[in-house]
Amino acid sequence: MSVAVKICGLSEPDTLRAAVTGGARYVGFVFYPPSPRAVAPAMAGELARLVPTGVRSVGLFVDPDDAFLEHVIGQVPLDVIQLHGSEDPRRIVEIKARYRMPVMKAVKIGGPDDLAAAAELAEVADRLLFDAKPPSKTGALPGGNGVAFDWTLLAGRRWSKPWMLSGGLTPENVAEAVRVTGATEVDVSSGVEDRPGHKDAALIRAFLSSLGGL
Ligand SMILES: O=C(O)c1ccccc1NCC(=O)[C@H](O)[C@H](O)COP(=O)(O)O
Repeated sequence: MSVAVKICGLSEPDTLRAAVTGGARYVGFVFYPPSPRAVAPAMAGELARLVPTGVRSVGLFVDPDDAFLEHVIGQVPLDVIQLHGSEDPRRIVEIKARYRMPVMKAVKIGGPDDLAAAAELAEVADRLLFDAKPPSKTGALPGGNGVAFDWTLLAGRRWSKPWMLSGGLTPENVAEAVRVTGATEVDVSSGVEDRPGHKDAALIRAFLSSLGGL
């Protein structure tokens, strides 16, 4: 079973190239200004045009309004819209209908009770991304916090849509995370950075090669 990898929060050509040449199947661009990984749409458009066929460009949004979605999608050739805010099923359906693009909805897991929402979201979203619930400390982002959740919560579970494991993954722990959860797709941001918002090509390569044997 090969595990597909999404490297999220890319903002520079050299680390984008490291992700793509290392075998990443998805590259993520963050369109959430408070994030240290936020990239301007014009820059993201240039980066997305470097992405080869077969690798999907994911645009990451947090409770975006239509004007912002139009602003970004008009400049960036995206394959997937990732919604990482409090978007409800109605808003997901609306965005899917308006932009005719697959939607991946983040489900934030703090405990077993949070899984119930996943089943409902899976009815309307095209894919799910399971991430850790943000820490309660002030200034925590909606995602990209480098925090893992209890992977055993996903062990043995089946979902009606494709899903991705995320949250606190690193080159050192990702193989174990895949073993415990059975994930066939994983996503990482902090774990391949040498400082917040700064991707490290060597860490990207290490993360990708740590899954090489799976
Ligand atoms: O990455 C961000 O800065 C970010 C900001 C706001 C909302 C979502 C964000 N990232 C979403 C992702 O898909 C991250 O890759 C995911 O949360 C995992 O992040 P990490 O735990 O740092 O690997």
